[in-house]
Amino acid sequence: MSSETPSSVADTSTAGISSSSSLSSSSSTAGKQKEKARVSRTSLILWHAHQNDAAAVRKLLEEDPSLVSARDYDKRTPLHVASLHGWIDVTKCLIEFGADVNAQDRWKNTVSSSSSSSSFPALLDAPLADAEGAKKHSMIELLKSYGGLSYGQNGSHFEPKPVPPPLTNKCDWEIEPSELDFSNSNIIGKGSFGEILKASWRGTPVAVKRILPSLSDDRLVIQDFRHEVNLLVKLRHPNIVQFLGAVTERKPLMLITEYLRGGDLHQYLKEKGALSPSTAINFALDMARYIKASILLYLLWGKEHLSTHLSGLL
Ligand SMILES: Nc1ncnc2c1ncn2[C@@H]1O[C@H](COP(=O)(O)OP(=O)(O)OP(=O)(O)O)[C@@H](O)[C@H]1O
Repeated sequence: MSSETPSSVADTSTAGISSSSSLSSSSSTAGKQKEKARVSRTSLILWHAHQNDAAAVRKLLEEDPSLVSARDYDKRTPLHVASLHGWIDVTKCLIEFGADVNAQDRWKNTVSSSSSSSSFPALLDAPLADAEGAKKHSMIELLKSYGGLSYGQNGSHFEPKPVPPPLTNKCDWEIEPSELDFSNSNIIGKGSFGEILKASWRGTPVAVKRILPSLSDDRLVIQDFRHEVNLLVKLRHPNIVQFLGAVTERKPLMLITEYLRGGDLHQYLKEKGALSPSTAINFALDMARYIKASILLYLLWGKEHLSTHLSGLL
């Protein structure tokens, strides 16, 4: 999540006011406004949880206790967010309001396993876990004291334990095209077979790689697209752009990932010029972690994953 206020949060006050005052609106308009307000409040509590703002989280929960079970597009709850960062006060507040310490996100991570910030908690040395080692440990203890289950129920956060790839069922990641909102979209990049657009999915900004209609029937393009989806569906790592889903059953074919506000490294270098040594080292470390993840993928799932995966970087 970025350190900027999410765009949907900026809508909150407007959505809140209009949904309560527009008595004369048609029921469908009122329904849409209600839905918008709900999405905004979900964003807001996730945002405050991310920002370690326990007071703001408490205020929201006092107004609407059901927000304790709010979910983002990855079905992550405020408690997932708070525990990932090690925010003890926010976590205690959420638990006080009845948060489920064993809630599973879309990737089947419980709150306690996500404290390790990866679905390969013990195999990958997650950067966040590195940076927040002490805090993570306190968080795990806290969640365990409230009945939080360790990864895989019988494993530990610290024991190497291979896990199967997440989201192997197509129904978990096939996206219904009508859920994608292109009303305020803009083109943010171009690839060999399509364009990349910023759009919105379930109230959140996403990047959509859309295969050009002229290439939609090209057998090799389709094969390449499916190959990319099959690979991305198996990846989850803090240093890899997060795959969210794909449209593979209708045309245009689309691949949806999290939207990166900072763009790619090439764009960054073009805008900012030479990097300071410390920034360069941090970027290099992130890439090294990504390569380490790739090697582990190779050990887990075979050669073709390593070659395709690394080709994106080299
Ligand atoms: N998730 C994202 N968030 C923000 N910008 C993105 C994202 N994905 C891609 N872009 C933008 O779109 C540009 C092209 O993206 P990318 O290189 O991934 O396309 P591609 O289709 O994979 O290209 P190719 O198939 O030719 O390798 C990037 O340089 C970046 O500026």
